[in-house]
Amino acid sequence: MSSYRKPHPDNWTGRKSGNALYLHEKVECTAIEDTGSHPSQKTIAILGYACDEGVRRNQGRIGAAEGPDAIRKQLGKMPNHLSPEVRLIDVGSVECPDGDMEAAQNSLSEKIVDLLSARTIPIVLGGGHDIAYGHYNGIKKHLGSPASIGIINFDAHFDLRDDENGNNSGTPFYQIAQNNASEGHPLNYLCLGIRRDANDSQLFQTAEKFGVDYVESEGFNTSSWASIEKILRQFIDEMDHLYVTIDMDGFSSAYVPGVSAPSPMGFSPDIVLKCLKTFIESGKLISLDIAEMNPTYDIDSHTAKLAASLTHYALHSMTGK
Ligand SMILES: N=CN[C@@H](CCC(=O)O)C(=O)O
Ligand SMILES: [Mn+2]
Ligand SMILES: [Mn+2]
Repeated sequence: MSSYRKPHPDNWTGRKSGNALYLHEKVECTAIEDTGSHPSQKTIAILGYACDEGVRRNQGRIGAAEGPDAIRKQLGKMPNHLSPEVRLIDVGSVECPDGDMEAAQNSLSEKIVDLLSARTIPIVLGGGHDIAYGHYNGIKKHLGSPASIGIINFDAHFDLRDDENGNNSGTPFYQIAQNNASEGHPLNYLCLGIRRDANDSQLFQTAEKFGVDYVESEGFNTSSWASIEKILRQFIDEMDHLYVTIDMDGFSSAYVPGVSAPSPMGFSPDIVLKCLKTFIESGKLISLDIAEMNPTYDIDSHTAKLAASLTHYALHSMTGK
């Protein structure tokens, strides 16, 4: 069984301006069932996926269940540059109290359907990368078909492990590929930042088999922008909708110590921002998540702050600021 925790105002504190200069003063804590539909207003909905059961099953270091609140706490202190007519709502978190990750993923997918039906733009904060399976299923259910959904994953890892031994944080894109294949659809999957020293040859073969597009870590930097941009544009052109998932462990651990599987040779924030800008400007981004933030291993909140900065960037640029 999974559970749903309503949003908590204690996660949203900071300097007080009395004039909505900070995001904690802008955000509305709203239970998901009270979200309503405000078609005339752009609304960004923050939802948590407070689950690290997939990480535990994948032999990783737990702690990511505390990720969503750690990110909220940093985000709330940041300046608000949103237009007054844009809404920012916190709709609480899906939890996984008894290790039933599948129930948490189902619950996440239902909440994504609700949020997309209410015409909000969801930003989901994790939690292990099993977030991607629930998140994608919600988008797919909302749209009615996986045909036109492109998945973009910023990650050191493919997360294409087969699920013979069960589902976990390393299997989400394999599960999606299997489901899509059984319905006669391909896996439309672009992975940015893949590390050769973090994915075995079987994973590269699986990527080959499913026709996955990927950019390896060595070439995932701003100096290689011309060739990266070409890959991005080709992928964007072939898709109607983009689902972006950012696994924090893809960043170099110099930026991001607070993850289960740190990447000393990982990528830098500047290339991720450049790519994100391209995806957002395409007008096709339907939903976004940030995965694998683990406060247990964070240092001076660097990881939570970077995750919050990415969220800050996304929510402003998706609403025209
Ligand atoms: N979601 C993370 N998946 C990685 C974890 C790698 C590790 O624990 O070192 C994977 O299974 O490949
Ligand atoms: Mn991952
Ligand atoms: Mn990863």
